Amino acid sequence: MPAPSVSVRVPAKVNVQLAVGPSRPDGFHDLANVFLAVSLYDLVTATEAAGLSVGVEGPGSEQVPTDDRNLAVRAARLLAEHHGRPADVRLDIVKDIPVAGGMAGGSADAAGALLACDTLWGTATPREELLAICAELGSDVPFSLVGGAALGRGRGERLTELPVGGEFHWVFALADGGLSTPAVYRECDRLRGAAPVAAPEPDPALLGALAAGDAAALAPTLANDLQPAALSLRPALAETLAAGAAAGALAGLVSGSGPSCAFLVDSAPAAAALVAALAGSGHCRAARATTGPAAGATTIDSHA
Ligand SMILES: C[C@](O)(CO)[C@H](O)COP(=O)(O)OP(=O)(O)OC[C@H]1O[C@@H](n2ccc(N)nc2=O)[C@H](O)[C@@H]1O
Ligand SMILES: Nc1ncnc2c1ncn2[C@@H]1O[C@H](COP(=O)(O)OP(=O)(O)OP(=O)(O)O)[C@@H](O)[C@H]1O
Repeated sequence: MPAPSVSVRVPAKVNVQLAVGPSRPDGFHDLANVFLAVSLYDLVTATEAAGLSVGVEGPGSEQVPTDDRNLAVRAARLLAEHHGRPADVRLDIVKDIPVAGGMAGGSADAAGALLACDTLWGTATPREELLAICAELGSDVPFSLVGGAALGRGRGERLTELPVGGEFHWVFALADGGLSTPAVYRECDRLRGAAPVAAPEPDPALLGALAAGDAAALAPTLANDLQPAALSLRPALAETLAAGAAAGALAGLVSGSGPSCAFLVDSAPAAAALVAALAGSGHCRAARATTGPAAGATTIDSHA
């Protein structure tokens, strides 16, 4: 008999709007963060074992730590502590979400590990408690669990679900090498200098376009306050954005802290055409077509 195991699929995200407020005393920034989950997934499998270990495979996996710095390992430990039980589990992560790509890959693995361990261990943690553990692990982790579309307030961890009136088509240009999220926030502060920074607020036109499922209306409202910082640290991203625009995207922006770039298009054929154009442009490592909203962390296989 194989050991009991549970597999969970977890989506990447794009920040359709990322409004960044001033730096807080705790080093974080208050946000109006409009998250959309997209159909690019990591797979996290939790298998019964003595002790805690992790294996990671897929593109960029050599950059992912396999010790206690791994967010999925930290998630399993926190859940075990929460229930006063040993963190006995083998975690296997298959990455498709780019590492340090601004698409919440590590956060996805943390949310996936929480759900997989909770099912494997039979701990049946109430949703609110799981979300609190997610928030302790990182600002993006609650959204990775929930998926769909949501407005994140505070540092992005306080979520309100958002209505979405249809499926949006997105193409991602994936970059070689990552960008450090804290470094991008620091660069944002540096570029802003001493100028006063407005309190971050969601854009009503953007929320309306999401609710209507209207890509043409959504396109001009896409906004990312971290984009100037990501471009400052990685100037070549301007060429990637220009290549997507020239190849017919409705709009494009840097995804979160970058360096992945996200392009909105109006149909699946348009997405396929843009993938082909970007892949041959020399301005990205790879291009991927996705749709959103995608479901949050979902158990796809359970032999617990
Ligand atoms: C850029 C985004 O991906 C947009 O969704 C997130 O804001 C980043 O979320 P994350 O990767 O889960 O970030 P965390 O692990 O919580 O924080 C990493 C670091 O990013 C910076 N950080 C993060 C979130 C936030 N609201 N303000 C910040 O300044 C801080 O320097 C923090 O120490
Ligand atoms: N399971 C994991 N998967 C990926 N990276 C991890 C993981 N655990 C820890 N890390 C570390 O976290 C860093 C950031 O990786 P991640 O893929 O989460 O970035 P990101 O997608 O840019 O994050 P975000 O969009 O939430 O800011 C990596 O450089 C890696 O060292």
